[in-house]
Amino acid sequence: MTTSNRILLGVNIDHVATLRQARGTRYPDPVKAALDAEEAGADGITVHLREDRRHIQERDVLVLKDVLQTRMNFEMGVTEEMMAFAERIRPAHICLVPETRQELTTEGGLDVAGQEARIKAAVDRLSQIGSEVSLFIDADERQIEASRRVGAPAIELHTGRYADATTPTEVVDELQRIIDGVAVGLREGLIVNAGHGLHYHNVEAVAAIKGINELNIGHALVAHALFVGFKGAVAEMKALILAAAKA
Ligand SMILES: CC(=O)[C@@H](O)[C@H](O)COP(=O)(O)O
Ligand SMILES: NCC(=O)COP(=O)(O)O
Repeated sequence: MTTSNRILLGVNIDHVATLRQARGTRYPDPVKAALDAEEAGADGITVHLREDRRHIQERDVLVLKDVLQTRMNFEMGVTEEMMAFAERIRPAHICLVPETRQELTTEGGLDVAGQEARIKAAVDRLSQIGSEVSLFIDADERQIEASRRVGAPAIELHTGRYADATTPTEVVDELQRIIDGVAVGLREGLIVNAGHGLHYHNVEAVAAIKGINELNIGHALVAHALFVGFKGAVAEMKALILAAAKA
């Protein structure tokens, strides 16, 4: 079981691309954001190539693959199109996520328990290209145990419900759900990451959970970068999570 207080920051640059796609321009370039994030202390860069291409494009992933100094965490839906693309680019990390076209953002985690054979086939296939596969799931014991059974070495616990909690009781309950999920993940021998909706005002309690390997954060960083610049936004977040993890 890992209980070290070392914690990594994966910077998700999807929403730099959202701004670009809003006008169909060449700017702002998520590749530039990724390089700035690395200079500011990001331990990895996360991109989600959605089926509807609402933000990140194939071009972004291909360029990033060549220029990143750290490592890419490639988020993808479990579709044949994405499987083939992942086999082409062979990212260091792949995170399988649920995806629907109508959603505003990723709602809930992947139902691994409900489709073990399908997810196992995807994990097996992507492991063969040398990628470390993680599954983006709710902090639910049933889903975590299923993730171990399908052979994924890692999970990413969806922190959206915690981030969206509005009452103090709800915040405490959702945080406890994540704490319990981390414990179950470690018990099952998995690498445990977390992310979605994390922000400067809510990240410390999650970063303080012993045993979390990495936090993936995007939307809040891009929003804050408008006012302090991308490097500043990443550096501020990195300092917050390192301090919380050490406390
Ligand atoms: C899987 C996940 O939590 C992130 O990739 C998130 O999906 C960011 O992108 P969207 O806002 O498009 O959902
Ligand atoms: N997997 C979560 C992620 O990459 C970032 O999500 P968000 O911070 O943009 O909500």
